[in-house]
Amino acid sequence: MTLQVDNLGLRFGGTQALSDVSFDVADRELFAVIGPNGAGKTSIFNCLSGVYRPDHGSITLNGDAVLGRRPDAIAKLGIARMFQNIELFENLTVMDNIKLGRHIHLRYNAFEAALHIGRARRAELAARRFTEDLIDFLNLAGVRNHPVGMLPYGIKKRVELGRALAMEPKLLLLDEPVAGMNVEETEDMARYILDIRAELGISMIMVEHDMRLVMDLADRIMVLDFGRRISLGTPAEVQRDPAVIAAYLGGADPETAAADQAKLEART
Ligand SMILES: Nc1ncnc2c1ncn2[C@@H]1O[C@H](COP(=O)(O)OP(=O)(O)OP(=O)(O)O)[C@@H](O)[C@H]1O
Repeated sequence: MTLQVDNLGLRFGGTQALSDVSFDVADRELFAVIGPNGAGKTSIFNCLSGVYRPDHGSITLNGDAVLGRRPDAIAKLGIARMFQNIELFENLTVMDNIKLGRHIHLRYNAFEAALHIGRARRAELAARRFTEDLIDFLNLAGVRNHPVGMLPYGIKKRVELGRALAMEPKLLLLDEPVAGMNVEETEDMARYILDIRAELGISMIMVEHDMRLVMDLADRIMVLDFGRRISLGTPAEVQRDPAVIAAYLGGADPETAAADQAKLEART
């Protein structure tokens, strides 16, 4: 899997949400995107998943154009997104919620199902087996038949993760995966993220405000500020980049940030 993003530009009225942002994600890489509020992180995810159409630039997954496709076609191409807010069906069981993510791989419709009962049945059985494997992988066996609405937050997020994985993505987008979680739930989620990479071999892009998690898990980090890429490198490289320090110290005021950056550069 290779994701290549070149010169993305996106404008909303007077706001330049993204200015010529370029980056690539390698096979099995855990790539993080960070930046102050309003930096453009969500806009990147919305461009990758087909929710926003950038004004210019290109996105390719394994050489196939992502831009210009509808969100469902992008999911089929292999990009799945785990949303920040829980978007599960509260009355359905854990199993059924995860199976719903699988539907893009069931290549038959009701008419075909009537004509080719064998094929539809095989697809249904494969989906069930696949879902069972995912349930084991995420340690959800004990609650597989529970309605999702009754489960604690940390487990709901894990079901949400299961639903995204059920799409068998090549690239998984994690939108603030530990937002609102306590320490224990955060550690659990961190372990699953590492297992997804190690055991399933899936590449990931993570947007996250929890800096400790980002620094601990990410292979590389891209830092955005006011829609511009201000840094990209390993956690160690990004942490000591004066432009990053300035962006975080300077808050929302670009002039203060520039002055801070100049001071930091003068010192180093
Ligand atoms: N649909 C929209 N309409 C108008 N402006 C938008 C829209 N989406 C994003 N923006 C603007 O684009 C800029 C980047 O927003 P974005 O949500 O991508 O930032 P972010 O880094 O995800 O922020 P946060 O950390 O607060 O979630 C912001 O100034 C935001 O107000």
